[in-house]
Amino acid sequence: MPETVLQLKDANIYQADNLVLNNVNVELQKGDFVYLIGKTGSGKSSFMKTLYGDLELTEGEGHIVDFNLRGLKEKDIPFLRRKLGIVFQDFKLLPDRTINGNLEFVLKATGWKDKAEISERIDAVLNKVGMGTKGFKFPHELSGGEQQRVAIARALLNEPELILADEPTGNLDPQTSIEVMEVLQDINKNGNTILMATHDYALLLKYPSKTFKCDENKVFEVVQRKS
Ligand SMILES: Nc1ncnc2c1ncn2[C@@H]1O[C@H](COP(=O)(O)OP(=O)(O)OP(=O)(O)O)[C@@H](O)[C@H]1O
Repeated sequence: MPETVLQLKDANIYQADNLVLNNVNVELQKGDFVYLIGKTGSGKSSFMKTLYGDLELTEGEGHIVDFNLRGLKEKDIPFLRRKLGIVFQDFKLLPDRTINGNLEFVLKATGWKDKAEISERIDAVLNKVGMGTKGFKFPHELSGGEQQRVAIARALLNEPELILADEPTGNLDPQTSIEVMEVLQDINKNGNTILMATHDYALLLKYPSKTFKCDENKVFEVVQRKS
């Protein structure tokens, strides 16, 4: 039976007093790979921020994993984020520690204590993104594509029910974007659910999947024509 991991119903998304997206109806099922596209300023980031509790949902309904976005309390946000894996355009790795150190930091912050289990989990996620031999490096010693793979590994640490990727290839050249996209496709094939905001239409053509578009304050599904 399909399992709903995200459902927005008649949701209105605001930035300050500005209505950015009006009457949003979107649903994602476990195992989906869904794109969110739209021009700069069309509201993709606002949409994503609402999903991880950075923007409050004040109108309409919103359920993500097993959290109700309406009335989400400040104290619930860390628990929501533990069920999500979030990947940003600018990687957001801590510059002062190695890749292993970055991943260990997240695990310890989310309650992991056993050294052997921590080390095993770090190896497992780095291997999933093809970075198994790079754990001793510092972020600045890696290319942009490698840093983004590490960021994806970090998102996988706590076996998230949904991965939110906001322009994950936005800082990468076309070839590296494809390499990172291959990693996202692989982890989706292994059962991870992914929502990816992007304005890279070349990726959509190469890896077609269900697509929602933000335009003129609306979000609607677009159907790609087969050429
Ligand atoms: N903190 C803020 N306060 C007020 N308005 C904001 C804020 N952040 C974004 N906006 C406005 O909300 C609208 C949507 O912005 P948003 O960042 O969601 O778009 P986007 O589609 O993600 O664009 P980009 O691709 O450039 O990141 C824009 O008009 C933007 O100016």
